[in-house]
Amino acid sequence: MTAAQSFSATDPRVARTIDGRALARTIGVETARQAAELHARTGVLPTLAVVLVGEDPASQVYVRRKVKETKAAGMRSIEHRLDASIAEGELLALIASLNADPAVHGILVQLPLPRQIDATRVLDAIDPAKDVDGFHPVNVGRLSTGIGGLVPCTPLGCMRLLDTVVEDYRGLNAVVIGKSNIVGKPVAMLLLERECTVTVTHIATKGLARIVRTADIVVAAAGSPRLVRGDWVKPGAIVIDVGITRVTDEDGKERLVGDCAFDELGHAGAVTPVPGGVGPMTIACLLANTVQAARRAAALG
Ligand SMILES: Nc1nc2c(c(=O)[nH]1)N[C@@H](CN(C=O)c1ccc(C(=O)N[C@@H](CCC(=O)O)C(=O)O)cc1)CN2
Repeated sequence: MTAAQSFSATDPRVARTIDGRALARTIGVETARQAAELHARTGVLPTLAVVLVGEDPASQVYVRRKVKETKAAGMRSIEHRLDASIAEGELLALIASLNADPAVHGILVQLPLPRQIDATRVLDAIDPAKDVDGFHPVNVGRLSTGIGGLVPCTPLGCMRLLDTVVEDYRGLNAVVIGKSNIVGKPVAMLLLERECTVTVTHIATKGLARIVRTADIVVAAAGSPRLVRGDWVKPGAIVIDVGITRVTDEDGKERLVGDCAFDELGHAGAVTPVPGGVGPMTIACLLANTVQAARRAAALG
């Protein structure tokens, strides 16, 4: 899609589904190739340390997948599972030891953290060069000034998905729903870097439907199931659905629902499904970031 393309209210196109699982597999193959190449050339084996505090069921699933996919890419995985009651100081001491270990290239602290721990203090303690989540203020600053650094995985995944359908971002109207530090703000920065005209909306935004209707690109990251309805989306617009909410049907069955009413978006240009859209890209981009961090470490000797 280009800025010059026009959209008609009677556009008969059926929305194209952007397959996040397939793209994540492709990125995984490329990451594994880069990891093997780095190892063969320098002896550096990209290594990711994952820290899980407590027993949140969803976090356990995500961490298991991170460990499995790290190993599947031929990289080294280190796992630290800590009790939910751990003191913040103990977690900070673990981070300090991982920061000091030259064999560790990426550090990821799975979120959310238990209440007694100040997540900001913990994320700020990670060496920015090993911050494969891209949450450290140094990496946030680099992203907002466009000077590189490690970019948060879900926003990076959104951009990789968009890249499969958007040719020229310049001048496109992008509306980001949600202003979180993890998705909304960084994805807005990445879209701005591509010279989109970006609007970030949030809980206090007035006239959300009207604003979304102006969008060529919609990134929905509000965590509100089926918030974005079909008549909010202009024909031909590209919709990236970041929301993943687990709901229970009337028949007692659990399923995942996105922030967009997927079944009402037949007139969109392309849509990411939930599940199988942005979610799988998060882990693929995490491994890609780990190889990037390992390459930089190897280059620095
Ligand atoms: N330190 C971090 N913590 C968290 C992050 C993060 O990026 N860094 N993101 C989320 C959880 N997350 C990865 O950690 C994650 C979420 C969802 C998926 C995913 O593949 N979802 C599937 C559905 C999976 C299911 O059945 O539940 C999909 O959408 O297809 C991967 C990773 C919060 N914490």
